[in-house]
Amino acid sequence: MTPDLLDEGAARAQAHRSRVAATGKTESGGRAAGFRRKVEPGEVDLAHGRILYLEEVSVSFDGFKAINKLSLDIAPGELRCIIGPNGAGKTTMMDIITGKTRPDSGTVFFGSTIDLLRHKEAEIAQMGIGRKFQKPTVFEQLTVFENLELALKTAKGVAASMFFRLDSRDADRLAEVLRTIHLSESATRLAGTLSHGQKQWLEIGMLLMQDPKLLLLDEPVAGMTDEETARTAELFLSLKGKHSLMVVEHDMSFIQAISEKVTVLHEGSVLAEGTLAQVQGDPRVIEVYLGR
Ligand SMILES: Nc1ncnc2c1ncn2[C@@H]1O[C@H](COP(=O)(O)OP(=O)(O)OP(=O)(O)O)[C@@H](O)[C@H]1O
Repeated sequence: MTPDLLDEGAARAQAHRSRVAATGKTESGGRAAGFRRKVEPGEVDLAHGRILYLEEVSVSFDGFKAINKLSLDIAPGELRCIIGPNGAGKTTMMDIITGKTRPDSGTVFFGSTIDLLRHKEAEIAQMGIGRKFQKPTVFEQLTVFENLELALKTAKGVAASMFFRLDSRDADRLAEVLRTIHLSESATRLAGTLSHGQKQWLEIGMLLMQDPKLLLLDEPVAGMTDEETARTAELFLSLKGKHSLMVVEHDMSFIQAISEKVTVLHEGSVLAEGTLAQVQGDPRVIEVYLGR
């Protein structure tokens, strides 16, 4: 881990907090990012300023509506936090985006042109939607470096991975990801010997090796120490802009550190949206969290 990188992340976190405190406003990750740019085949079309778009999505399990006419969109480069009480539908929403669960009705688009409901889970991952589950699933018997190398091979597909040799571009990328996840000095350590927080960062690094456009992260700081949580906040702020992130978390201090726009889910729909302060002051949100 390099001190300058930590300083840079800490400075960015501080600047972000001051900006939100001063203006009380959220900011998108740059809605103009893809405007009027020619879209290459396989590229996500960001012309409408949205990387992810859900409209009126519903799914029932045995007659119970886990997701109920859910509509929301994420801008390119945005870091969106999703909160909501247990059973609000957060995991089910991620399952729908990643193709694990098919909704009964509604629309789910990646960019303006890719209808995710027409694609299988593996295809969606290949398109650039990476998902991190709550529990880290790194290969404990491999080193940190080997875990990242394996993720790169996987990203290149089965055929290419059979003849895979790390070229200088790949090596540069791997070194950059190691720096980003604060594990440069632990590259030769077995992943099994890392702390819980470091394993979480390594898994995020493995996703980054696949260069995802959108990252879905489920309770990334659960079980982390305060210091690890603070570093994870810096990490996420450094990823914002280059990637779009959707973060489901219950830890409000972590959300406070990273969030601009927060979406509150309740009974499968959006209950409120805004800055953390705005949604925390919303009587409907207070009722849902405290009123029962
Ligand atoms: N496969 C399933 N079969 C039946 N019910 C399900 C299924 N998946 C989810 N549910 C139900 O749908 C509702 C939403 O669950 P979900 O896990 O999406 O909520 P959540 O917001 O992620 O909750 P938590 O914060 O506890 O993780 C819950 O009532 C859950 O029991």
